[in-house]
Amino acid sequence: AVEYMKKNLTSVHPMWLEPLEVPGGDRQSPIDISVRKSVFDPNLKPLVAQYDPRTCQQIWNNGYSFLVEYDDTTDKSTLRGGPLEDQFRLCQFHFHWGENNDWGSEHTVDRNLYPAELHLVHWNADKYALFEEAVMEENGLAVIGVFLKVGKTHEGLQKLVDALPAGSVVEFTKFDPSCLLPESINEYWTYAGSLTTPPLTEAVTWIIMKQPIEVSHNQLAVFRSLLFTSAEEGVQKSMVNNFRFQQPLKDRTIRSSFT
Ligand SMILES: Cc1cc(C)cc(S(N)(=O)=O)c1
Ligand SMILES: [Zn+2]
Repeated sequence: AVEYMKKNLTSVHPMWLEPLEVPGGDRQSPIDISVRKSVFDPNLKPLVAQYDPRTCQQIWNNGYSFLVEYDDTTDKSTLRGGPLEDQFRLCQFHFHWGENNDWGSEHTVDRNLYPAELHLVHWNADKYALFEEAVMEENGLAVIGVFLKVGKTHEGLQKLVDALPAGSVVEFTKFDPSCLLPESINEYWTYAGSLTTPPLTEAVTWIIMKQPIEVSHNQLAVFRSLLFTSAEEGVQKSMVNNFRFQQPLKDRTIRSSFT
């Protein structure tokens, strides 16, 4: 089946051309997480995510995903612990998905694809004053990746689904993103990587949750009803396959917080 998907995937054109040069190039994301190649690190601490729903501000379509943005001018919604030395502030979350349930995630686990992947983006507020600074620094960002699989309806996600399609900026408040985390947030893989969309800067400590969350087929179908281009710009293309192809691991080690 994977061969079938790979063949099929070659017919899927990424929504932006892979630049010939990427910054650095030896720690690009996403990657395949080979479970047997990952190394258990007993020194990894528990992850502490403390999110205040009052910092949720708006939802909008940035052309290749929809982002839910948070007020990151204070330390109200933070992430620390796990592989992180500093305290990071939540600034936004978004998703990547496919045109069907066979693919859509950016990371894979032993080459297994999920239909979608959530990214919760945080920046290092101990070291930098603004996200825009942190995004250029190698310890600047921490992104939690959560796989989505098709199953029962996700009650928490429904509030977000009902707010779509967010054309331009739509007010969206009091959403607690911890409802999108799996029960066991202390079973994760972590590695040094990059943004998976331009500017592809190698600033990200990735924390990929082992346990996926379940969402319904219909909830994913709403993601696929979104549009890449806003209607007035001519042809309407449905927003699907907004994921980057896997990048070489090079000489990186993937650590796991669990055996
Ligand atoms: C649009 C976007 C912005 C940011 C900061 C990070 C990402 S990703 N996919 O690397 O998590 C995407
Ligand atoms: Zn992303």
